[in-house]
Amino acid sequence: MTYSVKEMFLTLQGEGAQSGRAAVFLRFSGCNLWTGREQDRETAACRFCDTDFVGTDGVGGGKFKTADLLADAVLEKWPGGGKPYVVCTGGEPLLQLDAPLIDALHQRGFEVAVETNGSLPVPDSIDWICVSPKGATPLKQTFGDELKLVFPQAEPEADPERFAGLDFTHFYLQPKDIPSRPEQALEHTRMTEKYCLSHPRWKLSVQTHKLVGFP
Ligand SMILES: C[S@@+](CC[C@H](N)C(=O)[O-])C[C@H]1O[C@@H](n2cnc3c(N)ncnc32)[C@H](O)[C@@H]1O
Ligand SMILES: Nc1nc2[nH]cc(C(=O)O)c2c(=O)[nH]1
Ligand code: SF4
Ligand SMILES: [Mg+2]
Repeated sequence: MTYSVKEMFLTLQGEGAQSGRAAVFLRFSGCNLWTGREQDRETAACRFCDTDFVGTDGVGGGKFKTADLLADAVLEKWPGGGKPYVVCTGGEPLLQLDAPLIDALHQRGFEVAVETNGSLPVPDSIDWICVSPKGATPLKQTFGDELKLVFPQAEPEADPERFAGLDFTHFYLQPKDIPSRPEQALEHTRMTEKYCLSHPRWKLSVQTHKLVGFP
């Protein structure tokens, strides 16, 4: 199958339990909860996305005809040493990330992580599962390593307590960023702090890459 990749770059994981770890970010094009076009945002199932995942025109982006070709391109971004780590994101990576690509990344020594909205099941061979449920969208992936909920969300279905009993190792709340409204984003961080203080199962996930200015 041909994989459509928006961009690919080496950076530090900025969010959640693996925060601070060097990783190749493999950002797939396209999402099942938003077209990525601003004119569709208000009617989308997911309306607060902070990411451009449209097309294949980013740094390291393009169309890759086979799993081996894409895995070779990911390996080229790894500096050498340590345990090679790739974070598959998007867009919604599970529209494209399949067992042959995971196998090809494993063959090159990678530990493979996914950032998913949880609306599609994760292939068994993935090493690290981060699920970030969205509004009223039904959750198909109910176990994993971390559940990282953007907070607050408008829909009652996205109340943190609806997820607190699921089979995850870590439970994070990540303040909803609104790049055009920094004072509102700060208010979301305050609300998240307050929620974590009164519901200690939940930990705060700060998007550290945005603070420090790396991709
Ligand atoms: C851009 S998404 C791509 C992966 C997948 N589609 C998902 O939603 O999990 C990567 C992460 O960024 C989070 N995210 C997206 N927009 C955000 C925002 N405005 N503020 C905070 N986190 C956000 C998502 O919830 C997810 O955990
Ligand atoms: N540094 C960094 N960490 C991240 N963690 C999740 C990201 C994403 O967009 O999926 C992301 C990202 O875009 N950059
Ligand atoms: S599901 Fe993920 S990629 Fe899709 S619009 Fe929402 S945050 Fe963005
Ligand atoms: Mg991001």
